[in-house]
Amino acid sequence: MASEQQWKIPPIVQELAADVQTPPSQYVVGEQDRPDLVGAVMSEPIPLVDLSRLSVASDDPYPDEVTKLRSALQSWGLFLAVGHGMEPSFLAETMNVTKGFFKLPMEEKQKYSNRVNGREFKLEGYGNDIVVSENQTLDWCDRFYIIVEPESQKVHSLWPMQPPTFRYICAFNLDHVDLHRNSSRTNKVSIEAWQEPWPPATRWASGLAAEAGCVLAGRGGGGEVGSRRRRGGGLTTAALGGGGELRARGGGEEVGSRRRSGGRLTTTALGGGGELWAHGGGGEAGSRRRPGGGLTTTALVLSASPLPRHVVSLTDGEEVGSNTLREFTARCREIVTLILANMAKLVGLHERYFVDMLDKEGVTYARLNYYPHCPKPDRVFGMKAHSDATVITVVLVDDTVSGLQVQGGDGVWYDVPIVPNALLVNVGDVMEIMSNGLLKSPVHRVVTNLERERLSVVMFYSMEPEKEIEPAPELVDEERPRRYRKTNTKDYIADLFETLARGARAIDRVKI
Ligand SMILES: O=C(O)CCC(=O)C(=O)O
Ligand SMILES: [Fe+2]
Repeated sequence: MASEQQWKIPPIVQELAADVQTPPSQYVVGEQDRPDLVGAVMSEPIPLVDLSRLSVASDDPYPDEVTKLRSALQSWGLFLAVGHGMEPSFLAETMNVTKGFFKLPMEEKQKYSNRVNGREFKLEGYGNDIVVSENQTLDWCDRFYIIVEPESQKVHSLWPMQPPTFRYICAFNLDHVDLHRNSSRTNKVSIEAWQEPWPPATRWASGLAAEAGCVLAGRGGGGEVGSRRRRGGGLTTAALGGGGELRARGGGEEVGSRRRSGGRLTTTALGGGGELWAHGGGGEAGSRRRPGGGLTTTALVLSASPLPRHVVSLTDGEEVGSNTLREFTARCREIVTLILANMAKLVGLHERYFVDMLDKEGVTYARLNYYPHCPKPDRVFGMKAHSDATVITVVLVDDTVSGLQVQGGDGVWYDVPIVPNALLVNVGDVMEIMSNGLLKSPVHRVVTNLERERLSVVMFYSMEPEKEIEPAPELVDEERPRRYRKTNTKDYIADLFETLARGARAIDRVKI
């Protein structure tokens, strides 16, 4: 009967927090397990690793940085990454969009619910984590979980339409458009666009993925150019693969541009009636809007160099998701590739070992966490102690409220310090297994705050579901025998939530 199963459908914590002075018993942890709200202070703080000083070259120009990385991973299994190339304003925007989502009316958020027919849980979507047993202690946290990579796995209908900067609306995939009639190359072009709520007829073009040689030209249709209705101004950012080129003209005037390694990142402000030209040099391109920025187009003209031109009319398309989260995904992917290469080198593997394990079919999940304020923070957890079932995890943590704690080798819980604009990177269980225990997946947890809410944006990097997980043969020998049994991602995650609910660790099941 429905009432007997009531425990399976806990309330949204945000609503609970607005309502109660005492957390319901399902959230309250046993006395012996209660959190210390203030964790111990690390005697050796977690090193800040400057990613711009890490390289994959065999003779590292900054050996000290590699030493810091090694020391952080050995002591804590995590580190704080700086020099990641993401601007503070972009990180703030990512956080704001996340917050904006959780602040939407419940009715709007429920459109993305992770419940099927209001009852059964699915992994993706908005709500609570799955409740598998009546005795499970629940976390004081709401979350939104979504696949962000690869493109083929994305569930477009789950990508929020609000807040406005959170999504694209239209995607146009023009596979094998014959852009290069005079060349033997086949091109795959995709243009993404989104529609602003204002004015309704305006179409926005945001980016393109083009194989070498494609040219995208977007033209302001004579109307206003610029987002958020700022007159005479717009700003678009497109990241193009190596050799790419973006040119924009605002009412005859080029307003600004800058470059980035591994291609070009050009930022251009357009005035009314502006024109955008982007030339994909072989890589993916993406773009995002900034406050007061945007590029409006009423028509896109695709052309090879020289002609013919193809006019694409942006009148239909499918929802494809978030603008900001998409860019965050792309930027995180860049740093993850660099970090994984360095981790592989640190344990004596070929630099592509872990990168190849993730390969194209690897799935990246974003988990947006919202921890409302809690009337009794000393009795509940925002998130119970766990380690991540990933290869690697990247976290954008709230820089206004602390709460994340990591367990040291001594069993003591330490506060992970807040370092504004740094990203937290931690080893996951799969990496621990593949490295035959040389790299350890840290146990961590989140405590809540009496007065303040807290947010985090977590990127989980996972291997393709069928792929086997086992220690790299190069890291197994007589001195260091195999420490973990073979498993695969699908099986590993299958009963993860049940394991978590029991307060156990999935990795213990495969330890030899
Ligand atoms: O909120 C945080 O800082 C960390 C969250 C976390 O550990 C997770 O989502 O796995
Ligand atoms: Fe975690």
